[in-house]
Amino acid sequence: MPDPTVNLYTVQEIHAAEAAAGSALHDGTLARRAAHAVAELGWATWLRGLVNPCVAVLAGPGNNGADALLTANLLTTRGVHVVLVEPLAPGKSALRARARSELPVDIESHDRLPTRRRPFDLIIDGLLGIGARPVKYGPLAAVIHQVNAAGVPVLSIDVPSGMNADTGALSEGDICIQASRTLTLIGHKRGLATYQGAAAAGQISVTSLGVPTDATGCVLDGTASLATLCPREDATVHKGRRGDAWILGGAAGMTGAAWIASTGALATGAGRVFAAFETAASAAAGDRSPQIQTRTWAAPVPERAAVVIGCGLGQSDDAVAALETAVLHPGPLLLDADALNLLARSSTAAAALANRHAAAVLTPHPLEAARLLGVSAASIQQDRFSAVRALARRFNAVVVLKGNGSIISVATSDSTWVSASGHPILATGGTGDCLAGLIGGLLARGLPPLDAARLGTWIHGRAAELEAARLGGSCGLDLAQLAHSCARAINELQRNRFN
Ligand SMILES: NC(=O)C1=CN([C@@H]2O[C@H](COP(=O)(O)OP(=O)(O)OC[C@H]3O[C@@H](n4cnc5c(N)ncnc54)[C@H](OP(=O)(O)O)[C@@H]3O)[C@@H](O)[C@H]2O)[C@@H](O)CC1
Ligand SMILES: [K+]
Repeated sequence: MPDPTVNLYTVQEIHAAEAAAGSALHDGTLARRAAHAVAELGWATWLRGLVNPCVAVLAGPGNNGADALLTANLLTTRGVHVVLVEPLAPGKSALRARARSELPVDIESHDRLPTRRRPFDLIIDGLLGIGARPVKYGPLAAVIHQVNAAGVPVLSIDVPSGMNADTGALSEGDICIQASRTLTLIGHKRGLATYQGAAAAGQISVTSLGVPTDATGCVLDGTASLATLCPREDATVHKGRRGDAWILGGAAGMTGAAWIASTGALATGAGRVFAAFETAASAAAGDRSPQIQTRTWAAPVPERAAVVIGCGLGQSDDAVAALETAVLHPGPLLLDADALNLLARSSTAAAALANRHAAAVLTPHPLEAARLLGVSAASIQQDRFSAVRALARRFNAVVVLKGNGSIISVATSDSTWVSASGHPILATGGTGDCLAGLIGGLLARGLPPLDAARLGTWIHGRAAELEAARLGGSCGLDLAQLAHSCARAINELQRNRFN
């Protein structure tokens, strides 16, 4: 059976794979295979059955442009009316020159997207591929603006033009194509799995072009790679075996965060969930679930409980003391929210984390990550892969860098995992608390820190997708419903694995 793992590649790794395969192939073979795949996808998805379909093919100066021109040729042979858009003079690519010469001499060509009475049925984007430098101004930028405003389906070849295929980030003022679909060549690219790259690529398909690729240190986490991490249990299971989750947070005025995290922990089927608040009065307040037992920060924590500290913890001296005690906890540990902000200031807590036997899990969003590394949030986002690895090493931890395409890393290796699930519906307060509790619940159930982080992150994103589908969009998320959907997502994964 083929390995279902989806590896994510850097541009350098793609070039190496191409170089290894290329010597055995005639010049231009891969570009022709690419064009066949693009033409077939475009035809099957948008053009089949249309009367006199009309397609704009954007062809840049390099080999991405060559792919586009070869695609144009194939579409014309299927009776599609093709309009070329060539904003720049051709570069040095001999392949592009040859592909251009194979097109009919009278083919319609413009340097901008022309206005038409009948809109194009499809735009094929072959302006720039993995050889792109950032685009800010000039003729390329002008065409990209036109395309993004056109309201027409866009199929990008290899990557949405202008996007950095390694980082998935644009610098301030840079632009790229916003695609409906991207057909990426040889292997999936790291930069299309996270942040702005994932947003710009639309639905992604991969075509290998027959080029063999090795496994990399970066995996796209989906059901195939995660099913094996699901906890397996028999019918004799009882709550003692399913572990305790201990949620430590909920200072006065911020009790909601601890309740939400506790609900996330409950969704994992953890045996018992405790919410420990700053005071007994805080514990008594709020919209509590009868399934959650309450404690205060002063209560002793069972040695084997999984501790989640930070949700609504606050920044008081007592919060610092609670954190400095928690990092000495011998059982599993997760730090979120205020615990991360305090960690950035407490060398005692940082030193204790570095010396922990079992790695703690840290779940920062980009701003928390920035505080921990002493840089700006923008610089974290410019290279999320490097940032998450730096954090994991600095704190001897498993780190989940949250955001579109959350990335997970671990101190002991350079590998990274990118979660394939998620939805903008999560962009609201409290969803991070739910994730912290969810991963904490999986730690309580005995999963190793890295597995709990990967599984919890994917389940949380999958639950968001389920909620968005139920609500028909990205407004109106109810966190109790999100926790229910987390439970459904775990059950679904478990069913798929064990039934
Ligand atoms: N590798 C493979 O295995 C295979 C690769 N294939 C295809 O080749 C693609 C890679 O082709 P590529 O290397 O020619 O790079 P590409 O992205 O076309 O751009 C380079 C050109 O654009 C220019 N340019 C760049 N940025 C610019 C800017 N901001 N503004 C203006 N100009 C800019 C740049 O100019 P220069 O930097 O030289 O001045 C140069 O002329 C790849 O994505 C895939 O589609 C497949 O056919 C089969 C197998
Ligand atoms: K492209």
